[in-house]
Amino acid sequence: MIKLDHVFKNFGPQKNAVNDLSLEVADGETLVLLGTSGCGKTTTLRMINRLLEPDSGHIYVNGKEIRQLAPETLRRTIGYVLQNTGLFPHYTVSENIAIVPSLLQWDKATIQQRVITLMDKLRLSPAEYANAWPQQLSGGQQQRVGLARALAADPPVMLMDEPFGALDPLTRISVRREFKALDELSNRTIILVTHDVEEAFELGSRICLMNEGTIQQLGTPLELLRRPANEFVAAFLAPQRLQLELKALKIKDLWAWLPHQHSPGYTTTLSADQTCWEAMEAVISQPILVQYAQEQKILDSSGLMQAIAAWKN
Ligand SMILES: Nc1ncnc2c1ncn2[C@@H]1O[C@H](COP(=O)(O)OP(=O)(O)OP(=O)(O)O)[C@@H](O)[C@H]1O
Repeated sequence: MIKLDHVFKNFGPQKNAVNDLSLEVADGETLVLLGTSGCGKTTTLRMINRLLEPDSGHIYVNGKEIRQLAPETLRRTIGYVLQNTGLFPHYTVSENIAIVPSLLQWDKATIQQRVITLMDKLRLSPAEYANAWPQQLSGGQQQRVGLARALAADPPVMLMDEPFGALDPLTRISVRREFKALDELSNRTIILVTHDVEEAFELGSRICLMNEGTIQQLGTPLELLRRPANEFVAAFLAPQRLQLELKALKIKDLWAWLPHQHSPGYTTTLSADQTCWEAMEAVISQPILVQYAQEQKILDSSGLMQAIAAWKN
């Protein structure tokens, strides 16, 4: 779906901002570009949208070399979300969300329906907020409007540059959870930029860890933790290693080590695709039943801890 082939970008005589970058993002995948400030994440994203042109190399979206497409044609297939939302202050919330469908000349009733659907899905009551101005909304709400605007014309590709970066830590966690659960995002191809390691581990199907314009490692969260490609990767993840492991590890990865206990009266509240972190949060209040393949097991905190310890060995 998205492919970068030996891409270089240089802003001056010094080192390259993006230095021989090659990667592929599969349909429906969320790839996170992670790395320290100035490592070339935003430059990479902007080149995919043709806000910047590479010095050399090729970029393909949906099998087409993007230089062969007019920027406007390309951008119709790409939703772009920015840290500071970029909402137009003199447009109401519904007008902001409707911008791209209006440019595409959808009929008015379809646009209105799409705006209402998205506001509902993003927990923004249309009755309360459709005619509000962006500055009357909280940071988290503005971020949701920015997301709704990017999703409005149903683009197959989403580029997201630090989408939660302007939010306070608590709002950030809750908006991130909503983001993860949002069906509107589940089948889209997403490239998300962040410098927040936890965020990368929560949201990425795969993570591309960059430093000084080059890829240090590209792999699943667990691959980066279990088989770091070099010292840089190991050192980058070291401070939060345990927490990251719990966020990368799914209940199904631990299945073989979870004790067999079963008793009637429990209802399934977690899926085996959820993370150990989510399981730990859930079992604090009571044991829970989890189904995986044809089997059911009851998870409690001690069984979970033992399984994690066994997996680590
Ligand atoms: N328009 C520009 N002109 C000159 N240099 C630039 C420009 N844009 C980016 N750079 C430089 O290119 C390098 C990569 O910048 P980029 O914004 O892609 O990094 P980043 O990883 O997104 O960083 P951050 O997380 O701080 O946003 C940096 O050294 C930056 O100073």
